[in-house]
This record gives sequence, structure tokens and C-alpha cells, in this order.
Amino acid sequence: MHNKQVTIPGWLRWVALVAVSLTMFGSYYMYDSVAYVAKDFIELLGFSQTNIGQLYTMYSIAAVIVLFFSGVFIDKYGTRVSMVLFGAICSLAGFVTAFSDNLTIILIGRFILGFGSEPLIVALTVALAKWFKGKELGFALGINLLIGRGGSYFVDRSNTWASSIYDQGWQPVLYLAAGIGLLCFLGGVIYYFIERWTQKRYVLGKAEETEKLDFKGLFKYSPSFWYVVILCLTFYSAIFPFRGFAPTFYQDAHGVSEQMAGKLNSVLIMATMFATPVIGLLIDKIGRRALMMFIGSIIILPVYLMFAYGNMSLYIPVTLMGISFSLIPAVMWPSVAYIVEESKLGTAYALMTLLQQIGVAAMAWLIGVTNDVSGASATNPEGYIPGMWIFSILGFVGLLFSFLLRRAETGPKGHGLEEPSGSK
Ligand SMILES: C[C@H](NC(=O)[C@@H](N)CCCCN)C(=O)O
Repeated sequence: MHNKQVTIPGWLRWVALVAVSLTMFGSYYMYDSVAYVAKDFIELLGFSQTNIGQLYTMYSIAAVIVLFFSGVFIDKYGTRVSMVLFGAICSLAGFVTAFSDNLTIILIGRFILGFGSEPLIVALTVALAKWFKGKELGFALGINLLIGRGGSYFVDRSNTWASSIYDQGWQPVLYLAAGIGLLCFLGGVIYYFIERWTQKRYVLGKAEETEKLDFKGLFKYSPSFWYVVILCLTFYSAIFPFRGFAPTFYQDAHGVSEQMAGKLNSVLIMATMFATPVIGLLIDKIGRRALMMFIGSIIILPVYLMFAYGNMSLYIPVTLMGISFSLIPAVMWPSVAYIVEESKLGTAYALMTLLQQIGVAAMAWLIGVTNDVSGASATNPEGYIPGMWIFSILGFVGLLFSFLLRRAETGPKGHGLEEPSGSK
């Protein structure tokens, strides 16, 4: 077909967004699903807390490895092939994780998930850039994250809406996750046909950059970029591993039921699902990005010590964490586009995600070991306190770097982080 139309109908772009977001939903659901069988793993299969941490560490190690070449792969084979391939790897991971009670097999399942999920997220970001660049890209990415976090919310509430499956033990719960994880493949296949159909009829934009790594330019980034990257590392290392241990921690240390533990985790996610896009819109209007990251870092600082020592309702620290988990990601990821020139943006995001995953891998393992060494359990809830201190120290380092960022950005060499959108 020779005469391709230039303007893609709006509805088609939103249909593509839904297909892409289905994969994100499935991937986030599977990532968080193991947190809800962790207690069974410990009590029925004899796994240690270190092993629970390793479930997340394996995901992150695979992510670090695959991020080195996924950008080049996506460039070469295109987004639609990449979405199907990485979506299929994610879906496979769910079944590998579920089918055996052998720790090594379960860890291999988590490795496969990381190997599929993180390049899938890169591929879908590139795909959305093709459809929405020059239109509503920020909003589309916000909706995509909202739907992805919907997957986290859905799994947090699964011991309520799928209580009959939970009654049958850990394996049906993981098969349920694997079933929902099929959305990764399904969404990828739907997206494949949408993109192919569209490319025959319309001029579909080409995303300029994929997230591939080019170490040559590494040392040319400004100090502000590194402050953001360190904040990203410390922040997510204090959030993702905590969420992994949280259901067991809430039950062991605070005596809440399994359902209540899921509800507490879900409140955190629900808050972020709606606050993140709203904060994104607000920040576009008022700027003050470095200030917002600094405020987000202050808010999260006391949270883990409240969990460790406080007698207040658990909703208080959970809500504070929810505010921080909305504020920092909503501001941090778009801020990179102000600091780094467009031609290096792909590398910058890949590098940031890679270091984030190294932090998450190390911290998930460290917290598990710490919990084991200090004998954390329902009969020894104090054993969780050292882990909470480690999270707090991370929070303090994050606060320090958000302060340095704010100082740099209010000085003469600022990159416009504190200005509204469009005034850069
Ligand atoms: C945007 C950010 N996502 C990530 O950091 C992903 N690299 C890892 C997602 C892991 C599964 N929840 C976020 O979710 O805030």
C-alpha cells in the first residue's frame, strides 16, 4: 500500500496503549505474587528468609544481564517482535516458578521473569514513544504505570478475591499468577497485530532512542544525573525488597491476618496508582522537581522506624510510604530528560534501571540474610528490627543525595528542574 495516512486515529493509539499495558499488568502481578506465598515457603517448604530475598535478587540479576543487550535487540528486531518474545519469556517464567517445590527451579523461574520483564518494559516504553511522541506521551506513560501497578494491587488483594485458591496452598496461588502472567504473551501478540496493521496503513512514528548501554559516554553526565541515579537506587532498594517481605513482616511482627497484610500492601499501591499521574501533571505546571524529590525523601525517612518501634496504626507509615512512592517516581523518571540531552536519554535510562536493579538485588539478599541472622519470626518479632534499620539508612543516603540535587539545581548550573514544563 503506497499512500499511507500520516495521522493515526486517536482511538487506535489508545487501543495500542491498552494492549501494551496488559503486558505490564501481567508482569507486575507475577513480580509481586511470591510475597504472598513467602510464609508458606518458610513454614511448609523450610525456605529461609535469605531464600525469600533471593527470589527478588534472581529477578534483578537477570535484569542487569539482559539490559546490556536488550536495547540493541529491540533496535534490530523492532518493538512488535520484542514484545511477543519478551512477553512469552515472562509467561513461561510464571509456570516454571509454579510447577515445582524445588528452590533451584523456583529461583530459575524468577530469573526467567527478570530476563523477560525488564526488556519487555523497555520495549513497551519504546513502542509507546512511537505512538505518542509529540502527543500525550507523558500521560500515556502515566496510564501505563497506573495499569502496571494495578497488577500489583490485584495481587495484594488476591488473598481476598481468590481466598478459595489460597485455601488450597501455595502452588495453586502461583499457578493463578502464571495464568494472569499469560497476559504478557497475549498483550504482546495483540500488540504485534495492531502495529503490523497500522504500519500498512499509517506512518507510525519511530522512537529515536532505545535503552541500550554505551559506556563511552558514561562519565560525561553531570553530577545532577548521578544524584538522581543514586536516589533511584536507594529509593527502589528500600521499596521493592520491603514490599517482598512486607506480608510476612506484618503478620509476624504486628500480628495481623494474611488478608490484612495484603490490604496494607494494596493501600500503598492504590495511593500511588492515582497520585502518580496527578503529581506528574502538577509538576509540569509548577516545576520544583528537585524540591519534590527532597520532600519525598524526608517523608519516607521515619517510616521503617515507625514499623519497627511505633505503636500507632500501621496505616500511618503505610500512607507516608505511599505518598513518597507516588511523589518520587512521578518526578524522578521525567527529570532525567531535563538533565541529559535527548541523544543520550536511552543510555541514561538504561543505566539508571541497571543500577536500580543492582541495588534491589543486593538489598533483597541483604535483608533476607539479616532477618535470618537475627532470627526474625513470629516468635521473635524483634529480629526484624535490624532490617528496618538498614532500610532507614538507605532512606538517609537517599535524603542526602536529594539534598545535593536540590542544591545543584538551585545553583547557576541547574538544568531547569525547578521550572515548569516548557520553560527549559
Ligand atoms: C517505573 C518503575 N518501574 C521499575 O522500576 C521497573 N524497572 C521495575 C518494576 C518491577 C515490578 N514492579 C515503578 O514501578 O515505579
